[in-house]
Amino acid sequence: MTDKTAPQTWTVDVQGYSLDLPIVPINPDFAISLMMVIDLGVKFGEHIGRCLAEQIAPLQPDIIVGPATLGIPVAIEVTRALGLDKYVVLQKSPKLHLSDALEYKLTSITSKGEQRLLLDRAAIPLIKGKRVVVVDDVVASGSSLKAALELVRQAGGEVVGAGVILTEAQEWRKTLGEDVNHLVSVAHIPQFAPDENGNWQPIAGT
Ligand SMILES: O=P(O)(O)OC[C@H]1O[C@H](OP(=O)(O)OP(=O)(O)O)[C@H](O)[C@@H]1O
Repeated sequence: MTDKTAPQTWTVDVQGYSLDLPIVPINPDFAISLMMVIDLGVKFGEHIGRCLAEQIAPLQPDIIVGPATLGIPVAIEVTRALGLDKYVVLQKSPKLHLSDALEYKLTSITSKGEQRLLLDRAAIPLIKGKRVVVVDDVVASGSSLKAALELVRQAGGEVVGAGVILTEAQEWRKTLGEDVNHLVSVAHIPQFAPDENGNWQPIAGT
């Protein structure tokens, strides 16, 4: 049995950047490894921006869209690496100016309860009729990315791609359906179940 005071970690190679991610239980039989992109520094941000931009540039996007919260730094860094300027954030907090926003409901793997993704109507001109790539930090169940893609389409955008730093397990394939073909990523992480000693082990096939 490992020391329960020290969290187990999972090491992932993000195209040359090795990260030791803490393994965090969701319940006694299931755990995920957690990447907090906002805690990894500006060099990592620049790195993943470049990695994703290399794959996204051939799609010739006009605009990058990222869902709050952890999709925001990804959207900024990919936008910067592509040499674009504007980007669009899909918000989760219903701020005053968002009372009339386009809306899509979702639940993600890491956040409890139902959330809403909101698209400020003032941002519609940046999306309508434009080639759009949606980015996020991680795709797991796929519901956050699906919500973002649906909102972009509601706003009249043409989704030409989607990009994440990490794909997690496989459930997102079912959720995203044909949009799986649009997805690029930098690295993959599995999900975890306890072995007979109570140590987290990757679940086969995830
Ligand atoms: O594929 P999914 O199951 O939807 O999981 C992935 C999403 O979960 C996390 O966001 P979270 O909902 O925790 O919100 P946050 O970015 O505001 O922390 C992450 O940033 C992705 O957006």
